[in-house]
Amino acid sequence: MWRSAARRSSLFRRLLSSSSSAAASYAPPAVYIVNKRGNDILNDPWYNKDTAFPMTERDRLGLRGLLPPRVTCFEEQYERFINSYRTLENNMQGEPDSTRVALAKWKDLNRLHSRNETLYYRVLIDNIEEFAPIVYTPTVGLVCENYSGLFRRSRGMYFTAKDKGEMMSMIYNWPADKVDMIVVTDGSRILGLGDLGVQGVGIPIGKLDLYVAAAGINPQKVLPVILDVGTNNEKLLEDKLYLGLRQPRLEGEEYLAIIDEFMEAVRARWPKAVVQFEDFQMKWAFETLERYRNRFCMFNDDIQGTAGVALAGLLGAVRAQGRPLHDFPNQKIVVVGAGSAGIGVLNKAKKATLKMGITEEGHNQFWVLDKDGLITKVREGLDPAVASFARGSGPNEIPDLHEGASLVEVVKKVKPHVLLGLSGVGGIFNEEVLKAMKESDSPRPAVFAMSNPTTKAECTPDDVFKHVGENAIFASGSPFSNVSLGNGKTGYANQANNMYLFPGIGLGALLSGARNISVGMLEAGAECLASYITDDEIKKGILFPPVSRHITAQVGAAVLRAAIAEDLAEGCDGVGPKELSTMSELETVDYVTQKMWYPVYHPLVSKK
Ligand SMILES: NC(=O)C1=CN([C@@H]2O[C@H](COP(=O)(O)OP(=O)(O)OC[C@H]3O[C@@H](n4cnc5c(N)ncnc54)[C@H](O)[C@@H]3O)[C@@H](O)[C@H]2O)C=CC1
Ligand SMILES: CC(=O)C(=O)O
Ligand SMILES: [Mg+2]
Repeated sequence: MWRSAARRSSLFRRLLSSSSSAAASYAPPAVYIVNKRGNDILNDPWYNKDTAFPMTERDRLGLRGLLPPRVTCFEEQYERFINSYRTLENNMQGEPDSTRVALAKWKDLNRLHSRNETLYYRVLIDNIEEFAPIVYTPTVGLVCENYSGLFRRSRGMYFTAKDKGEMMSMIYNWPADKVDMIVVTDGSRILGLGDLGVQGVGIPIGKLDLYVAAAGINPQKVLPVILDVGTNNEKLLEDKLYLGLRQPRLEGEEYLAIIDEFMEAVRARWPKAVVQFEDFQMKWAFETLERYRNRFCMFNDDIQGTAGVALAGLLGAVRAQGRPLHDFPNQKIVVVGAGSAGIGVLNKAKKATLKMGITEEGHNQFWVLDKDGLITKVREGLDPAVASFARGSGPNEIPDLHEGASLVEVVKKVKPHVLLGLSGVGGIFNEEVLKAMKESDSPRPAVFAMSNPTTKAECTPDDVFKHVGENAIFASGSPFSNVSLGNGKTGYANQANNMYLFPGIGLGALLSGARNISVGMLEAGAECLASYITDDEIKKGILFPPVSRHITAQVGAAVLRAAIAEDLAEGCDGVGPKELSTMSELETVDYVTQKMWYPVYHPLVSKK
């Protein structure tokens, strides 16, 4: 119960500052009861311990003779994996095709995932900075692009347009009794790679790997889902290896009927599961969010998670200039990309401005471009979500900034403090654009190249520090290395990715047992992230922390507390809203940390 955890809060504080915090705080069940024996256990990645089964267990579980005789410990297995991984790396040194290297690494990790989940997740948790770029962006993009060829073993669930009317029973085919976290996509906008149909399933798998590693969600209780409603990607439809439905995407009511049925099936079997919508094309991203946000415990990561991370970065850019946060409404921000992510960010940033006392009519700090250039009020057929950011005419406007003005024109004339890309167009912040950013009105011009994967990043940190100057601030959606500026100085390549928020949003929502995920809960998470970095770090140009269980616990606790404050919490695992509401801030962080799953081998007892 949480009370004992709360009493140990000073211990937790100490543990939280060490890297093995979650290991020490997670209270594991004494044994796992298995309904299997022999090879069935070795073939089940959840129970498999490979050569670490002790002799007593080998006897009990019918494993004697099925494994090499020497029993090895977990640490030895861990070392064996890391050594073989390093050998793979060494063998591939000098390989000119970086795609081959990335896929070889992913395959190595994926094989471990399929064989022994305990070892896999420990390796992932301990080396999250090194392995996140493989299980997540950028390599996950490559995996999705090549998924049909790479397919070996199914992971997650596939609901298709052909399953209409069947989903309510299909959902019971999933073997786990309880599911806490679901990440679902329809594959229609996978990173910046477009419509990848059923191959998009790699994204829910990658996101849920981060849920396990960074939020301590039990991997037995996660479910990656792809809703295959067809694809409009001609290349895939013609690819004989393609594993999805060979039909154009469903549209309109037919499409929504599939999503509705899936959501109702989830509710029927796991009413308390949190559902994260991921990589839906813009029209369905906004529509499904509005359709379900008040009825289910769900959120859209691209719209809402990204917005919180970007706002934290934008506020960091204000602090980096030595200016107070209430100066934010005076920051000129050029956003390139008016899709689900770009509009999500703009809405959030505008809301922050309004909170600082600026009126709806008075906000004047955003210039938004899409594929047709600067968006102004003369543009016809504007999506209402975009319309409120369209530039008009009048005394507040910069003369000559016409409808459809090019990016370089806009940057030259606006001299923005921040240039933020969510366009999915690699290299669009070219030399000319970045040189124009050098004339920014900010002493610390900020460039956020947030599109994924790496090939779609709007620019690189090398280009930014070269063309904008050493004072620039840089962040990207996919990871880049820091840049050496000479004289011992470093240009920091921050990663501005929703991965800092979504694990904490999901965890906080889950542990609060929230009926739905409110704006207040999302704001609490984002504010927590924004205040996480110290002034000293910000001055150096560091905007975000490394992804870790520590930051997730803080964000999760903030989200949980907001759910309590808004009376949305119904509690979880026997800890009710009343009990949750009596926890102090620190106790909530302790509680969240204590609830995180951590990979260790448990004794197995066979019921068979
Ligand atoms: N760093 C992060 O955490 C996140 C990054 N993203 C990335 O953001 C990108 C966009 O995602 P969504 O908004 O969902 O896509 P989307 O397809 O909804 O929107 C793309 C937008 O970019 C615009 N665009 C296309 N070409 C352009 C050009 N040449 N110049 C200016 N604008 C152009 C389009 O008109 C559209 O408004 C993707 O690459 C995705 O990976 C998305 C979510 C989170
Ligand atoms: C990071 C992410 O969610 C995206 O690029 O879509
Ligand atoms: Mg996404």
